[in-house]
Amino acid sequence: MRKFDGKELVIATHNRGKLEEIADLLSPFGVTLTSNADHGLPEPDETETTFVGNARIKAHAAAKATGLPALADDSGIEIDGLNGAPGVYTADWAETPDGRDFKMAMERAWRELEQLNAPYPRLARFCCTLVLAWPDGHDEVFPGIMPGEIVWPMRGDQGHGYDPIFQPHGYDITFGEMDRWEKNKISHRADAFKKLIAGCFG
Ligand SMILES: O=c1nc[nH]c2c1ncn2[C@H]1C[C@H](O)[C@@H](COP(=O)(O)OP(=O)(O)OP(=O)(O)O)O1
Ligand SMILES: [Mg+2]
Repeated sequence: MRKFDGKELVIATHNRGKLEEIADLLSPFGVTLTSNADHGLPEPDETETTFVGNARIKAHAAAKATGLPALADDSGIEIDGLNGAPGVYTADWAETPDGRDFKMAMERAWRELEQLNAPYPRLARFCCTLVLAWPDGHDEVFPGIMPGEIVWPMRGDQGHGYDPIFQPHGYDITFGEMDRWEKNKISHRADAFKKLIAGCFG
């Protein structure tokens, strides 16, 4: 396992919600974080069919373009009653000609569960795969998950993305109702970061 021993780490994301969570999760390590936007990098096409494949595309593109180590997060929600959809297409479900509409995406998820008369609890899991890549092409991969269920109606205005319909296992509030510190203790992203930190920041 290769350690991160630089001063600056590029967070290869265009998602502000993720970026804020990642900044909190890495705050104890005194690393200077920059993002794709700071380096003027475009959003690469996510053409793979797995979280790890897409995380690799994003991390290696940023590491190569900047000459710095880069960390990418590819994530999504797998809903059992929808055979694991939207999965790697979680962001795509929110795409509109005018940008992303997560309310529309959450309504679609619930509507499809209703149409299939899916049994309760409507189990799902958030998945996050982190890839830390270096400019020489080396990388390290760290997966994380948080199981829970899809609930309706949407609850909470914190967090981002699908947080208002995801109630993590063992809780009676959604990620959308949770404060950022609590979410960052238990989320799929937190799970992956624990492994990244143990492996590369230890
Ligand atoms: O904690 C989360 N809470 C709510 N929703 C979440 C979360 N984590 C991922 N998600 C959903 C929304 C996101 O749009 C999609 C990931 O898609 P994904 O391609 O990995 O991210 P993205 O396109 O938003 O940003 P980028 O690729 O630039 O990192 O899954
Ligand atoms: Mg993306």
